[in-house]
Amino acid sequence: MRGDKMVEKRERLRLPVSIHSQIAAHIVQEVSRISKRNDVSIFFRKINESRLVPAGSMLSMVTFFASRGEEIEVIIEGLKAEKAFDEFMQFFNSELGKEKEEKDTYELLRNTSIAYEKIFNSIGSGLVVTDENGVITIFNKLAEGITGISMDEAIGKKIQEVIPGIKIENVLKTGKEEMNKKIKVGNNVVFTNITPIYTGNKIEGSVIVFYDFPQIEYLENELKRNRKLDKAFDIIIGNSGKLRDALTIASKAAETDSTVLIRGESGTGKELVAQAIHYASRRRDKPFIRVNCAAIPVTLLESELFGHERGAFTGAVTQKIGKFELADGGTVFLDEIGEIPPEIQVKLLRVIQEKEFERVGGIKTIKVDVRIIAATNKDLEKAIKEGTFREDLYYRLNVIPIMLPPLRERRGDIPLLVEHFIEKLNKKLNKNIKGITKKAMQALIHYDWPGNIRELENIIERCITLSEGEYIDYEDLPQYIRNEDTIVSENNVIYLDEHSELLTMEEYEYKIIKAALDRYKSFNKAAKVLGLTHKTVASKARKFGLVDR
Ligand SMILES: Nc1ncnc2c1ncn2[C@@H]1O[C@H](COP(=O)(O)OP(=O)(O)OP(=O)(O)O)[C@@H](O)[C@H]1O
Repeated sequence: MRGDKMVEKRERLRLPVSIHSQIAAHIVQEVSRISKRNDVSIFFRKINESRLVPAGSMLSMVTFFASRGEEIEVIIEGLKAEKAFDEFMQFFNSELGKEKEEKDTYELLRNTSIAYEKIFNSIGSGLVVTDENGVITIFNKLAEGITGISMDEAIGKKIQEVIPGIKIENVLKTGKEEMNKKIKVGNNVVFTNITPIYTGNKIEGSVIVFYDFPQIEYLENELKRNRKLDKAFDIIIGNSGKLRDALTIASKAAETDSTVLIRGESGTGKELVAQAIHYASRRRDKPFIRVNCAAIPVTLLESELFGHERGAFTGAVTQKIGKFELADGGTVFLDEIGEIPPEIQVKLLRVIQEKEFERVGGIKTIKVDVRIIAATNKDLEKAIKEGTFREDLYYRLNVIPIMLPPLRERRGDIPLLVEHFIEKLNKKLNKNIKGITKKAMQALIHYDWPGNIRELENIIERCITLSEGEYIDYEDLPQYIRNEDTIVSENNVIYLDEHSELLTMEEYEYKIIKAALDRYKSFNKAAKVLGLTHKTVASKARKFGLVDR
């Protein structure tokens, strides 16, 4: 088209309407028709800019914001530029043919926005777009899932109000993107990438992409899954790196006869791991005997472990064989080893070192071949310092230490465990629950699990028993797990239980002052309720940027 035959028509025009997205769509539609009919290209140019903007492209035109009365230049290139210009002016002068074409314009706009919505929601990450003031304009489905806030609630609000942990000011100010920042959203830890949106040299807003932390953990875990463990370890569900690392050590321990000390909070699966070690070891056909050292009265524990002779003490009317003898050739699992009294600790030390002992009240030395696996959730090092646990015994037990992570440090395993327990408990309770809703799963993932896997199992059992539908729903969960309460409390009041993360005094102060001002909207009233002076509340509010200076 270019060359000596090229015709170019240029004309300055004053806009009768502002070009916002609806008008832009209308222009794009009409310009496309004129261009096609006359085989021309049509551009708009702002008077003070050199950039030519194709008037037939929606993507270009939605960012060509120009207001009513503004002068722009229309440039038409092509052999029939004059004819095309006449047609364009006809459209232009009849107010861009607004009335006549309104229906089609809406259609075009609607189709475009539906397409955008589909694209945004099909992205596998949370997506939030803001304008240059940090006001949310787009909020996709995954962002809803990660934040627990609905799109309707989020759009139109400042991002700080919706996701307080996020800082986009720097990106909006400097135009420099910020990648892979770890932030807390509600109870959830996510990674964010924040990039500026430019039109020309101007920053018009920002795009924030979230990656859900458990999702990343889950993918990492999938990779680690390939490490092959003995099938005895199949009873232990979970692919998290920390758990897999512990199980790798456990499976190595199974190849030896060394003493193992399993540490971990209550309900983290210490007994399960002890069993797996035993059944993966050469002792698998011999007994695995568990002794809960905390559950047996001290006076009976010695005879429970080592047995007693008839008449050894009042009530010892018959001879009793102890657990060490019963487990000969197999494994003794000493649970809650931290509770064992000092006099028994000495005897235990001898069993570990010499593999021999005497029954209570007996003189005959009994030789046994047992492997000892001990477990505790107690701080044994502290007990040594306090003089309640023998240091030599500690070193004898701690030959192969295994640390089991608490559930809150392997949230990526929660979906697998839930699935496992639904299957297991459906059988036990004769029910047919098919699964769990996304919202309920999110709440389980976000909860802190002081009782670990035992607590999770109990909750699933309770839900299966009580649930009337096919799926465990959010409403079936106990009140303290539904994290809406936590989200509300995070934003408005201070929520503290023994497992909450503690903040600095200043952060608490900020929350209290903000909550009081949000509620009472007056320094005087807030001060009265908080038992402070008006002056103190005002100065703190200024310090925290809660009011203009
Ligand atoms: N990884 C796991 N996969 C499947 N079930 C598990 C897992 N870990 C623990 N459980 C289940 O959770 C419950 C508690 O586990 P276990 O008794 O082994 O914990 P523990 O650490 O020994 O607890 P405690 O210190 O209170 O004795 C059991 O019902 C066990 O089957």
